[in-house]
Amino acid sequence: MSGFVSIRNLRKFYGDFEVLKGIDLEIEKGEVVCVIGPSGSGKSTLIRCINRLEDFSEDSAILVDGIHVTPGRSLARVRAEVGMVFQSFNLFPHLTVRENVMLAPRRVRRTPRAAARAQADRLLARVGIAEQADKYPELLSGGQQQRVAIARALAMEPQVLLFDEPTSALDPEMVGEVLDVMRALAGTGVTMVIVTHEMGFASQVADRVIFMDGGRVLEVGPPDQVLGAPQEPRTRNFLSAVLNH
Ligand SMILES: Nc1ncnc2c1ncn2[C@@H]1O[C@H](COP(=O)(O)OP(=O)(O)OP(=O)(O)O)[C@@H](O)[C@H]1O
Repeated sequence: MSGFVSIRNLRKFYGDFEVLKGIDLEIEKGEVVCVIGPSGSGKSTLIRCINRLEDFSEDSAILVDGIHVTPGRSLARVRAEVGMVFQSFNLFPHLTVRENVMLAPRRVRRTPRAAARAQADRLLARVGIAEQADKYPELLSGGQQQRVAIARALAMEPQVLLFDEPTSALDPEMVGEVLDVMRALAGTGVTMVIVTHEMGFASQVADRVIFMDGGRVLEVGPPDQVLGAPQEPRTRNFLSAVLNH
């Protein structure tokens, strides 16, 4: 059976270096999947392929909601359904917080200004920063900026949200507030694929955890299986290294 996000024989090269070595993965609608693994294992590259921020081999296929993620017209349809949150927030510095959230609905959807503004304010309230709406991003803390980035992604009402190490650039005291917002999103129907080093979060929130190593998926299953009783020696080594860190 094919999932809402269907990844088939995903291969990618940087020059001669094969960074993804044939990944097969089916992700169900509304599922929360956490991707873990050592640095350089290909986690970010995998999720960046899902909305084709990265090209991949011609013999590979990714489908989102039945739409092939290929260059051309279908890519715009896919990108309208897939939101992304980056490690480094990537907010537009010359726009206020509210304008950041309004931008895509205004430009892509042609949402009338008043409606886009009302939606932005609703989303900013949902991520707990309604009072920051008129500020510019540089005046916000990292945790607040990342919550704006999540609100901005939600403004397009995505079916799928990709998170690329969303808390890795944050000071430790701000990690919790961002994870809380993500925790509240899980189970609301949006499909979430999260590259993370936060094992506690993954074990609480993920429906499935994927362990990647060397461009392959070595282990996949519910958190109590992959994190609690890993089968592969490399998964065990990785977990003991990060948990004893
Ligand atoms: N643009 C690029 N050109 C060449 N090699 C790249 C490029 N981007 C990534 N790589 C290499 O591909 C491999 C996988 O990178 P990727 O960022 O997907 O790993 P990752 O598992 O997300 O690692 P991390 O946890 O450190 O972010 C790494 O060896 C990296 O050096």
